[in-house]
Amino acid sequence: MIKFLLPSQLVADRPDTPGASPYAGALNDAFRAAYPLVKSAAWLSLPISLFGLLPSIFLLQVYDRVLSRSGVSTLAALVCGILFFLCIEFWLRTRRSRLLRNAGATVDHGVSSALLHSMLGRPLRALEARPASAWQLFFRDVGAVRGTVTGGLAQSIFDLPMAIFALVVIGIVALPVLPVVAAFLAIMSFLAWWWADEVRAGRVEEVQRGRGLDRITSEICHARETLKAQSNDGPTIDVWQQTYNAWLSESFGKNGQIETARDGTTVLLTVFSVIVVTVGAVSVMQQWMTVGGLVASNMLALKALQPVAGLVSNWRALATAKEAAKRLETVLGEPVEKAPTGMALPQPLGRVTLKDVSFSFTEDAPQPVLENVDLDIGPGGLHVIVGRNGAGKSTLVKLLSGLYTPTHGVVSIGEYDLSQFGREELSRWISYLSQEVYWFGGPLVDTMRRGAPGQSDEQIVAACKLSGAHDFISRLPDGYRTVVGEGGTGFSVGERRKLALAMSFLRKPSVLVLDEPSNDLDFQSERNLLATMLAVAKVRTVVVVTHSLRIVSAATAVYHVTGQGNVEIGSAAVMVPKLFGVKKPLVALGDADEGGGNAGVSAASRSMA
Ligand SMILES: Nc1ncnc2c1ncn2[C@@H]1O[C@H](COP(=O)(O)OP(=O)(O)OP(=O)(O)O)[C@@H](O)[C@H]1O
Repeated sequence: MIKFLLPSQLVADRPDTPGASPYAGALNDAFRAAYPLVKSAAWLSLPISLFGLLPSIFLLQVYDRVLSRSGVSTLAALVCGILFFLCIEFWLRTRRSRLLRNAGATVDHGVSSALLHSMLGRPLRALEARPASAWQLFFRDVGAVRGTVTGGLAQSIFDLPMAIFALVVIGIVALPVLPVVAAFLAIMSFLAWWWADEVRAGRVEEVQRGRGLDRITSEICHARETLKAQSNDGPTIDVWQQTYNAWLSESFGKNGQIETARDGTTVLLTVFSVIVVTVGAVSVMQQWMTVGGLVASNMLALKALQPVAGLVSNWRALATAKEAAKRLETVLGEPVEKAPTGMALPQPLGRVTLKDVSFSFTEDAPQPVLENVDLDIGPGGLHVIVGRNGAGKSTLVKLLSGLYTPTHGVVSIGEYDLSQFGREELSRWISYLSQEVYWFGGPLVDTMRRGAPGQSDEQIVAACKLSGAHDFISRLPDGYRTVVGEGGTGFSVGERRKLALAMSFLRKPSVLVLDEPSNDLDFQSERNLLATMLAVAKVRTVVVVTHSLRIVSAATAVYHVTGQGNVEIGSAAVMVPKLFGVKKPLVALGDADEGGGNAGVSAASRSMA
């Protein structure tokens, strides 16, 4: 029965489709893992339903045997008996609730974990296509699906056998009332089914509006500081208000229907009770049944109807869960990146080549961001990528980091085509530091270790010295154990960038790709960073996107992304005058200790070797 009512994505076995996402069947897998628990809970429901009949039988005995014969000792025995069975019923109910809770946790754990892996395992382009708030809502959907196994709906379904047992007992003790109860049961079942359809109609619209509201609320929360600083929250509040009003009117109408259904059920139950008592009273007067039979049948009739009434009030939760399951099935079925090859290949030297590479964000883009680009970068050296805003620099470095897949052509590291590797393997060889850095909250050193597991304290300190982070960390009262706030609050933007740089150094990749690393750095820090990059470039390939004349001047090679799809290549001596309008580069090539303020860079850079 529960399988019939639950979302089909949970209960229906999925055929293994070759090439499908490994997480496509996560809902069904999670439910299958939880099913033995659900089944045990269903079995427990049989004795619970039987025990549920005892109070009515107790009443029947009290009216027919105790009151008519003043049987005090019978009453005492009945009370003891009923208390004993109620204790057992209580124990069975707590056991059933625990089983259902565990089943819910199993479903939740299985689906949430698959969702997280699926989110982090998909290509960067796919991640960029969906906002963070949409992902948060998917995680909330998991809760709605879990609710079908643990919530009131499951309880109502499990209590359905009680309806049958109650009908049987009514047939025995109050036969004249049985047709009335059976008729009402049929009416209530029909109403439950009919309301289910009513509830479902228009739900999609309401849910979509609700999700739209959640999304805009989440964005406003993220942008709260910007809105405050710019003091332009008026128009934003207007947009939020409009979205809110649209959702409210939709939800108001839907809630109205649901409340009518619920109120109608309550009134119907009362009407039903009145009819049962009336029919019962007539039957007692005609001596077709006893007074005890009348009282007991009244109670039993409500027991028979309660699970069906419970289903009516839980349709909304079921409709929500079914839509949530549908959304989760779609998102979990979306493709993820390749699994690791599992081959322990020797670390390549750090030569990256692009062969006839083209890339467009969309199929119908008027012009590709990059078109038929050939590049040969490294091994070793400081390779600087320049170009105007929006020319395609970040796109280029994402391609050569394996984060984007070329629309056409091949990107390789050493002799290996990047497309054969999973992200986890590639990130050991090519470390990419993006323009915007997010720093996780918690003790500083723990976050660093999580990003580069197995690193010793000495290695962490060496990486921080290399990035320039050691200076400000060692001045903090708690040093490397300082607890950082969410997103890195407590540190300046420049300090966060230095921390992120340290993480990149810690991974000891063959190729270090840094997207505008000198953004937010002060003059001296930029000089120190340049010295560090030049030192690291002696043992690794360093690729840097920058607008800094100082860094471009020190480059082994300069790659100018023109914005017309092609890339011009030249030495700093040639490219600096051409691109920056100055006569010659600022510093001599290979001047690793330029600025002189970064003592220990050479020593620390050896730790990268
Ligand atoms: N996720 C995306 N979807 C669609 N178009 C994008 C996306 N990211 C970037 N673009 C577009 O691709 C082009 C290149 O963007 P890219 O980020 O590579 O530029 P950039 O040279 O790094 O610019 P900047 O110096 O401002 O960082 C731009 O026109 C940009 O609008």
